[in-house]
Amino acid sequence: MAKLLKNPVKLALIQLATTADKTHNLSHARTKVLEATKAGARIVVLPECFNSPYGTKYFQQYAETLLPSPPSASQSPTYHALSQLARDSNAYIIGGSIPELEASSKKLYNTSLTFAPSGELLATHRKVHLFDIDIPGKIRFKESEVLSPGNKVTLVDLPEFGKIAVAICYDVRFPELATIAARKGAFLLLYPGAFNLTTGALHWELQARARAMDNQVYVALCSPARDMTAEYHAWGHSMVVDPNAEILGQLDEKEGIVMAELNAERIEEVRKGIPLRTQRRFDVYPDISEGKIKFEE
Ligand SMILES: NC(=O)CCC(=O)C(=O)O
Repeated sequence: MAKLLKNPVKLALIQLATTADKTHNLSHARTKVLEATKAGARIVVLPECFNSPYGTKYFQQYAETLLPSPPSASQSPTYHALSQLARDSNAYIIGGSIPELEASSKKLYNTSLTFAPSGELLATHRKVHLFDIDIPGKIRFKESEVLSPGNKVTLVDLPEFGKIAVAICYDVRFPELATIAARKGAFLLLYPGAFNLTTGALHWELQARARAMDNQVYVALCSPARDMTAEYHAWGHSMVVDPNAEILGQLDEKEGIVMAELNAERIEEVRKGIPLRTQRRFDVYPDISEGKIKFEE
C-alpha cells in the first residue's frame, strides 16, 4: 500500500505579528519564512489575514484580485510575493489567507493560496464557513456582511510528500470538511486561523485535537500573534497536533515559529492501534454526509 506521506517533512507555522501596513507585512512574512526554511522546513504556513488587519471593515480596502501574469504584479502584490518566496525558499508555502476581490463578480472572499517550490500556484481555498457569531457581551463578528463563502473542500497534492487539506479558521468547526479531506487521503489538515480571546481559550486546542483524533491525521492551526492595540485580538497559540491528538508544539500569544517533523510511520502506528477506518458503520449512518438528516429546531 502506498504511504500517505511519502517522505518525512518538517512543517513550520509562522505566528506573524501583523500590522496595518501591507508592504511591511509582506516583507516581514518573507523574513520569517526564510528563517523557518533555513532551519529545514519544507512546508510553511502563514496565518489568516497575514497581510492586513482582521476585521470586516478591512476586507475591501486590502483586497487583491489574483492576477498571475507578471505585468499585474502591482495589482496582486501578495500573489507575486508568495510565489517568489516559494521559489527563493524552495518550500511549499501556504499563504495564510488574504482578502480577495473577484474581478468579474466584485465579490470578496477570505482566500488562502498554496504555492509549490517552483513558484506555481497549486491551489486556492476560499473560506467556506464564514465567521458569523454573536455572543452577547463578548464578541459579535459577521464576515457575511462583506464576504462571500467558498464552496469546495481543498485538497492539494504536494508531489514530494502527498496530499494536504487547506481550510480557514472557522472551517475547523465543521468536522465534515476535515473528514472528507482525510478520507480522500490527506495526511495533514492545515488551518490558518485567528480565534479570539473568548473562543480561543475554550475551543482552539480542542478543535485541533478533535479533528486529529477523529481522522487520525496531523492537524496544524496557524494564528497571527496577539496585538492588544489592534481591534481584533487574536488568540495566538499556533499549534501542531499528531494523528493521536498529541500536541507536538504550541506557541503562546507572541510572535514565533513552531516546527514539527511529520512522518508516515506515526499515522500508520496510530491507525493500527485504533483501527477506526475499518470499524466505521456506514450501514447505520449512511445519510449524514449528504445532509439528509436535518437538525430539529
Ligand atoms: N477568524 C475566524 O474564523 C475566527 C473563528 C473563531 O474565533 C471561532 O471561535 O470559531
